[in-house]
Amino acid sequence: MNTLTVIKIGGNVIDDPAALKRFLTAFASVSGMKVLIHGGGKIATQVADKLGIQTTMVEGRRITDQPMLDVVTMVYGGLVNKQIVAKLQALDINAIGLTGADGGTVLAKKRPVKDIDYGMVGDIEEVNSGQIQFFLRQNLTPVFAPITYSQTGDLLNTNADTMASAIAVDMVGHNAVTLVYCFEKKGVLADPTDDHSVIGELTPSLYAEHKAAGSINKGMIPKLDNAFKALGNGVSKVIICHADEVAAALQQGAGTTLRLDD
Ligand SMILES: Nc1ncnc2c1ncn2[C@@H]1O[C@H](COP(=O)(O)OP(=O)(O)O)[C@@H](O)[C@H]1O
Ligand SMILES: CC(=O)N[C@@H](CCC(=O)OP(=O)(O)O)C(=O)O
Repeated sequence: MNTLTVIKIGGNVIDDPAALKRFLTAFASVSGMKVLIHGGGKIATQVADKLGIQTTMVEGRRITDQPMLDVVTMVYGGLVNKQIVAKLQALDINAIGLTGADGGTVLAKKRPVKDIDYGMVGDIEEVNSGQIQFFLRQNLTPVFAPITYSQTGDLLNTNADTMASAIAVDMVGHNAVTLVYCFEKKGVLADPTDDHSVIGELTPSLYAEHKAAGSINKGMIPKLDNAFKALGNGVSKVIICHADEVAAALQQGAGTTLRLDD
């Protein structure tokens, strides 16, 4: 079976041109088939701010009304996605920039209104893994923006960590899949104020302990929920590491590797 590496890069790295350049260089050096999913939440917030559109986040998810949907579509699907594709071309990676609407790759459903109305936020229904595999077989490297589409023809805003997990899980039928979440810290930290306190191996029970103690919090909680979901659904390996260390993490181990409880 072929191996596939699905890599997600977060918005704090994308927002820093030097850090993004270092990450894309490391990404280009990863051998074998690969898929990149990018965030960009920080840039979308800055652009929305310039346009006088206020950002509201609830449990790490952006409330996305129509003006905000226009912003995130332009920022993720346009600006960020195409800048990354161009930079990868310069690194000899034949990248193809996609939203979930392109090639019908990631179908979603507008999140139902319960206590909170998230607006045009999409929960993933189906990944067209055959279409993604087709791109990979053409030696193209898919680069996904965190935008999906619905059966009614709407664009929807979908969290990039969730998109990476869903794509990784659905590619399992075609390949042995490794999923890597890259961000600006060296891994999951036992003490978020100490950059050297990287947890080498994280199990669901250890995660529960850190969450209860408050040492794993904020954006790391939905990230780990998505990461463990992937591991429980056939993804061979899940790593959370610094964007600079993606190649090292895949080769000799850096960052945090997830393992299910015995
Ligand atoms: N124990 C922890 N270790 C590392 N990061 C943590 C931890 N607890 C909370 N965090 C926070 O989680 C953030 C990563 O989640 P998120 O903001 O969603 O990142 P991204 O945009 O890169 O996906 C880090 O920037 C950090 O502030
Ligand atoms: C629904 C929802 O919250 N979508 C996210 C998509 C971007 C994202 O996930 O970016 P990071 O990985 O940089 O956080 C948002 O608009 O912020």
